[in-house]
Amino acid sequence: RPLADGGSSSPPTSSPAADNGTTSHPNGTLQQLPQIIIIGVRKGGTRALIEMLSLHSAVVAAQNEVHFFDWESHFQKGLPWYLSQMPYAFPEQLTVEKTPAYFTSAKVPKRIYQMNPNIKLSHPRDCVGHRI
Ligand SMILES: Nc1ncnc2c1ncn2[C@@H]1O[C@H](COP(=O)(O)OS(=O)(=O)O)[C@@H](OP(=O)(O)O)[C@H]1O
Repeated sequence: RPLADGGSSSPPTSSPAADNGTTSHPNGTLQQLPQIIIIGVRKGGTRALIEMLSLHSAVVAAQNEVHFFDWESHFQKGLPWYLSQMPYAFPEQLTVEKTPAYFTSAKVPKRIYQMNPNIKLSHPRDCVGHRI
């Protein structure tokens, strides 16, 4: 999995934990960088989406919004920190996180692309009507 390769959009990578994008646990589970990110939009039903996805046995979801790519204080901690925020999963499972604020930050697309240009992004298309 490609990782950030330097430049102002790249976080520091001081720990070896993110060298292959995973860190393992003795029971066979491991923390993986997400293969899927729900990027927005706020009040678009993103919590409902991630909770429905996590009902599937092939999916493990981060419990909290990580705000890695949009908050400088988090991004500067680097990919090892981002990885540490991910849930433990079996290798065949997919890891997903949701931070709807990613959709409104101009820095985010390049940063996500540098981490993994093949990542799947999810964006609930039809915002629920109760806010209109
Ligand atoms: N299917 C469906 N139909 C109508 N409304 C729905 C649906 N799913 C989620 N919701 C409402 O969406 C609001 C939460 O959206 P998000 O999870 O994206 O919120 S957040 O941006 O992460 O804060 C939240 O609304 P509020 O309670 O008014 O905030 C949910 O009640």
